[in-house]
Amino acid sequence: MHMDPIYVLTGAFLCSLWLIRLFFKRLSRRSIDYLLGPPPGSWLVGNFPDLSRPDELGDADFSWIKAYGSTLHIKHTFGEDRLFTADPKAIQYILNTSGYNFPKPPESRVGSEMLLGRGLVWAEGTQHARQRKIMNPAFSFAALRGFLPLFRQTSQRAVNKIKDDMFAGTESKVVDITKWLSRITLDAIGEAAFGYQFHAVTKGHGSKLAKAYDNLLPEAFADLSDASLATLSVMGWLPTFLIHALFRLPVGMFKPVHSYITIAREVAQDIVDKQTALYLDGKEGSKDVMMRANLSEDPKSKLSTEEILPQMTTLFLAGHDTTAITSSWALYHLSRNLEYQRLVREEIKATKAAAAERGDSELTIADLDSMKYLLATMKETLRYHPIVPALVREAGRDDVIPLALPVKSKTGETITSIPVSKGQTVHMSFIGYNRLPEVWGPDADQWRPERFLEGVQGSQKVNLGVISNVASFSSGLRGCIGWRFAVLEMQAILIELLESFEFSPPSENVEIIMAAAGVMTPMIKGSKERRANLPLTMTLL
Ligand code: HEM
Repeated sequence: MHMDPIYVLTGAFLCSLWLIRLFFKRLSRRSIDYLLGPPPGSWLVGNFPDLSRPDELGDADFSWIKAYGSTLHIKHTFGEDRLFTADPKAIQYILNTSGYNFPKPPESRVGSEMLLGRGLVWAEGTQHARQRKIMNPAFSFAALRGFLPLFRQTSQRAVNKIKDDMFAGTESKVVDITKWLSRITLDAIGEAAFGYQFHAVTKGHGSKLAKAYDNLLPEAFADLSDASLATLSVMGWLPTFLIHALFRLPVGMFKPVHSYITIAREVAQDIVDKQTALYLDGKEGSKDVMMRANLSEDPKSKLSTEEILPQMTTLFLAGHDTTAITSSWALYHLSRNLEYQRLVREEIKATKAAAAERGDSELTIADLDSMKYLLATMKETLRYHPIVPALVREAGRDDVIPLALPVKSKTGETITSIPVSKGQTVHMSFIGYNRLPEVWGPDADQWRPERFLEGVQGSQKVNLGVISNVASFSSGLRGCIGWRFAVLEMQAILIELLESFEFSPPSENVEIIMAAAGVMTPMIKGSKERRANLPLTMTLL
């Protein structure tokens, strides 16, 4: 293709102007250079590789916090200054107190737009508030109560399928449990949110959308190549139209994302068409809250078709591997803590026996809430494994961020708050916060669910997050809308699995690491395979 040099020159000139403007804008911000921090790897990418391509997630966070305190100064691309914080009050201020005043940076919004569409994860300000209000009823207590039998049935189906497929003539088997959990959660979100059958448990990744999801995040984001790392690192310097163009390239990490989103949109459109036809025929079908919002006559509560498709792709992705991987981590720890696993199993038996005695075939939400050993397992797993280990936000105005844990400056002064200029980027380390000894006690770096039974031992208590001060579901106006759904689903899955199988480590010596693969994913150390993998020995009970 021939392109007139005048267009190329004009394009290059405009991009240079953009970069110069951005450079000076960033230079004119209030300095945070007085804060301590790690030396950058290079001026070009700063500390970005430490966070985005670590040997194991948390390596950088834990060592920096130990060396410099819970709030520090890191470098990003072209020497950009970033504030890094794991401080409870700072995170609470950004996510809760300041409302929408710390929006997502433009490059992260474009990323969510390209992966999920213009749905809830992408929206900001009043648009976000409106979408969230329309979606909230789908996650109400009444809606969740209705999902419990579905979670149980899907998990039960998986238990039967695992027994049929893997346990013919054997009592014990090493199984990659992440694969099964991913199938269970895909079936559950498809049916719970949209009445859509993926049949992932019974037919594996047979349907085209299930196939597109299979290994999507590790394939795109695990073990980033130098080219992908460089591309991600410069995104904050590019005008949004260029970021859009980059995401459309069918190469490298964009390739799997690109083919997935095309399929996800097709399937979402198909579901909308079928449900709408059923509704217009006066049949069931459109009982789902979002479908009804699509058909509403009231403009305040109406989700247009352009708005509903992104909500579907958002819920498919946000509500699937998140719970599968967190449940995998729970089983990982239970397999290494057999005595605690026994306590959970006893609790399951006792709760089911009590429900049967009162004539109930299904456990209720109150039953699940009463299972203290299981609930402590979930909370401790969420604390120890925040699958979204950090979130990045940008100050929407000049502001002052308060600290609960003062830090020392380079000159030895005590810093109790950080003034920041509009546009300052802040990296909130959930993985760092979730392991602070000041919050969780001296044994914060151990997986020990008993801490939630005894009462957490740390000296600092700031209300943060949506469950027991754990930050893993984020917090505030944009905290995870599906957190209750997730906790109930994970409890229901663990109940069915633990009732049928005992989990223990596999006999061969495999070391599991928390790999950076879009989300914190279990992988075998040293394996060349970029895929979630958690082999556990399952023994029939
Ligand atoms: C263990 C499971 C889960 C974890 C750890 C988790 C974590 C998170 C986090 C950290 C955020 C904030 C993201 C951001 O601000 O960019 C978030 C948002 C969100 N999550 Fe979850 N999530 C989980 C399960 C679910 C489930 C099951 C659903 C749906 C059924 C869901 C739907 C969403 C949605 C729609 C948002 C965007 C909320 C908003 O911006 O208002 N999540 N989640």
